[in-house]
Amino acid sequence: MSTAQSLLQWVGAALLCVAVIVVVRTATFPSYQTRPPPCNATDQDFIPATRARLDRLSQAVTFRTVSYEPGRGTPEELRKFLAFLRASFPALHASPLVTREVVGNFSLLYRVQGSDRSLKPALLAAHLDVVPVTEEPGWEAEPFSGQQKDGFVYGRGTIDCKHNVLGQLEALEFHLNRGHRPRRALYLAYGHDEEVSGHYGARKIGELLEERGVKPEFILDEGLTVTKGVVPGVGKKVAMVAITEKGYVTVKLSVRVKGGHGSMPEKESAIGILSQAVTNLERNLQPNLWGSGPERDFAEHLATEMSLLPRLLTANLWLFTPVVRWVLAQKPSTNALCRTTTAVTRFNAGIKDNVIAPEAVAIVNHRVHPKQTIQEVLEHNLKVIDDPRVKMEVVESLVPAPVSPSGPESAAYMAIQESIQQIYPDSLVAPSVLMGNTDTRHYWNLTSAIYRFSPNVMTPEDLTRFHGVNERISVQDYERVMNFYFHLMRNVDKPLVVRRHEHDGDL
Ligand SMILES: CCCCCCCC/C=C\CCCCCCCC(=O)N[C@@H](CC(N)=O)C(=O)O
Ligand SMILES: [Zn+2]
Ligand SMILES: [Zn+2]
Repeated sequence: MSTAQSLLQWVGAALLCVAVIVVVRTATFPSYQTRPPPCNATDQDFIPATRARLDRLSQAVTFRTVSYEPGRGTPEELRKFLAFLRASFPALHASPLVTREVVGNFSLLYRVQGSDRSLKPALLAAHLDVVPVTEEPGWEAEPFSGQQKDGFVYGRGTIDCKHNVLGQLEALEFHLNRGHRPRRALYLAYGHDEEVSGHYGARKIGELLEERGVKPEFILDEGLTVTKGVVPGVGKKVAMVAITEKGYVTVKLSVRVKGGHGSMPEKESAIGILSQAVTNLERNLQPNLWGSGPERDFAEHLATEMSLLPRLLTANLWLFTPVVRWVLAQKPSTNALCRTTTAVTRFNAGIKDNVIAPEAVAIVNHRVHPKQTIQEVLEHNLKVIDDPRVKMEVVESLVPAPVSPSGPESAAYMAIQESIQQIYPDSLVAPSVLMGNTDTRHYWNLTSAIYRFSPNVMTPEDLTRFHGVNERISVQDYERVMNFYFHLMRNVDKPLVVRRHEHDGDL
């Protein structure tokens, strides 16, 4: 036998081995999906989306509680919104069990007293402010009308996240009206400037709770949602519970040149030099790190539920990680899980048509992958810009959030998962990474169990409604939101026990 023939035989044998491993792993990959526990709720335990409840959500949208910049919001609208909330939930506000505090002038902190002091409190969070409405045309209803149309409530805040504020308050009001006396204390924390980083709202709430020595069992804030048709290869609904958040670093790039008369330009302008730098950043993205951080768990939790090809890839990440990386990088929503993203959000230069701009400035907003450091992000930028005329300064930064426990070893995570499955019995639940930030950044010192999840459904078509045009929620979803919080309040109103992994007892 020639050397070439024997080499060929070896290669063939190796390929066969790999194929066998791939097939065996695909067939035997463990399922992480648990069946929803039976829900003992009766008809009387259901909060229907009545006209009054829908109207309250609609009215909430009419308050233009817009945050523009840190410290620059809409105080009068916030004041009116706070008064509206107080008037809309009379049982809760009159209850001797509930205390209400206004923190940082406009943020709200409610505490519902629990009868069992041995139980650590739960904390549900959301925010009162919204992002501005851009000039973009295409709204099918006026953005601050709260108009109800074709089974939807339209307007800013309907999915980010007045639905969570109102949904939580409706659930608590319903609970108290039925004479419920909670065992576990419950906090509701509503910041008023989350959309601009929560420096005057959630930060103050976090400091206050820390001062008071409050150590919640868990915190649940807005976050990822139930998705339909968003996760590649999975047909069922997927509820994505974020167990961490990407970090961020915002950098300012600037170029200074000599100004002068537009009729006698130098070879290169500040605008041209900066444009090149920005183009270099967009053409040479930060490295694709998919699979090296907590986003890998997300895929592995869903592997057994995927159609054949994605299942085969996900069950064999030891071999196919590069393929999965390439596939996920193709769409903005999945690319966000792959890497530190690079968004050029501002570009300013020039003052007059015939004056050479002496300075050009760009702002670049990076969302940092959990496995990358801010230093590494900056080094990458400097390397690809490769031009000493471009000055780079860090405007603001935040490291990726600590990763909260998930799975059967975390009782709080399981209580959230069970509540999701009671409302969405046909859904899969998986831990994930939030690509944006929430007010929980100010709560890191309070507990290590921080989750981010909003209980409404998003389809691929809905993704651009978030901070975009035609933000809306369906009546059915809003009903699910209220009932999710109601179920969660019931499910956590007892000692939470860690369930040992099923196989542990086999030993
Ligand atoms: C495998 C597919 C993954 C795609 C999942 C898409 C699911 C979409 C669901 C919700 C979108 C969530 C977007 C995150 C927003 C976080 C909140 C936010 O906007 N925060 C601001 C302000 C701040 N606090 O810093 C932000 O700029 O991050
Ligand atoms: Zn939000
Ligand atoms: Zn937002």
